[in-house]
Amino acid sequence: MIIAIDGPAASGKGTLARRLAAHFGYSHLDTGLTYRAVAAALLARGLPLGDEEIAIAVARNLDLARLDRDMLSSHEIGEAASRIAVLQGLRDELVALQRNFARHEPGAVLDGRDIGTVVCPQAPVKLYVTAKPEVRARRRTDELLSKGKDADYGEILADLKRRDQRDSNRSVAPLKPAEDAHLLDTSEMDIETAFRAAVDIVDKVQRSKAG
Ligand SMILES: Nc1ncnc2c1ncn2[C@@H]1O[C@H](COP(=O)(O)OP(=O)(O)OP(=O)(O)O)[C@@H](O)[C@H]1O
Ligand SMILES: Nc1ccn([C@@H]2O[C@H](COP(=O)(O)O)[C@@H](O)[C@H]2O)c(=O)n1
Repeated sequence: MIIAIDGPAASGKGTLARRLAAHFGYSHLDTGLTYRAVAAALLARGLPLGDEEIAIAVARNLDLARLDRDMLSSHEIGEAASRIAVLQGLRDELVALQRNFARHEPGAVLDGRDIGTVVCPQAPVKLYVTAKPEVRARRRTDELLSKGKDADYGEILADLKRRDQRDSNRSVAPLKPAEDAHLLDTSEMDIETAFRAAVDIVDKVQRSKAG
């Protein structure tokens, strides 16, 4: 069973994906980290972000088991990830890795921007998680402050909007809900309520598959 979760930046898709994976005993991949890891390697070596061949070479050396969320979480890396994510050849390379991960048994939860539309269009469960930009920016600000990091609400809101705009308007694998995705707007939901709503959706699909 594959659970595909998409949504804009800081919408809560990762939180939901981790909780669903733990609940159902599935493996989880945050595909944003694959783009971030390539971007971080390019930035660390002072390499250009627009060179597809170099980005592909870096992607070929990625080890999904070594993606470190904390090390890849900065604004700068997120912005660079969104800039390299327009490169079709790089996406092809990363999508192949992600599809391979999706074969995990008994199931896999993948979250990103194009999981339901491109990576796993056959997934029986697709969720599109969203929330108002101001709510997402407030949650991300609080998250950073709670970790003792600097966080400016205005800057974070502008960053989220800029990335959403780029991710939604690119010609390759743009951010959008799959036609058969269940929409989950969590603007007015806490984490537990969103999780329960998602579990209900997955349970319903599992029951209908069972007969
Ligand atoms: N329903 C919710 N209510 C309140 N806070 C939430 C909710 N869902 C997620 N959060 C919080 O919002 C922040 C962003 O969530 P999360 O990191 O899961 O988003 P994301 O979509 O995976 O982000 P990214 O695009 O950076 O990968 C986290 O601090 C998380 O704890
Ligand atoms: N399936 C995906 C996942 C991510 N991206 C791009 O990476 C950027 C960072 O992603 P986060 O989930 O860590 O915020 C994001 O802004 C996208 O540009 C993608 O294209 N496809």
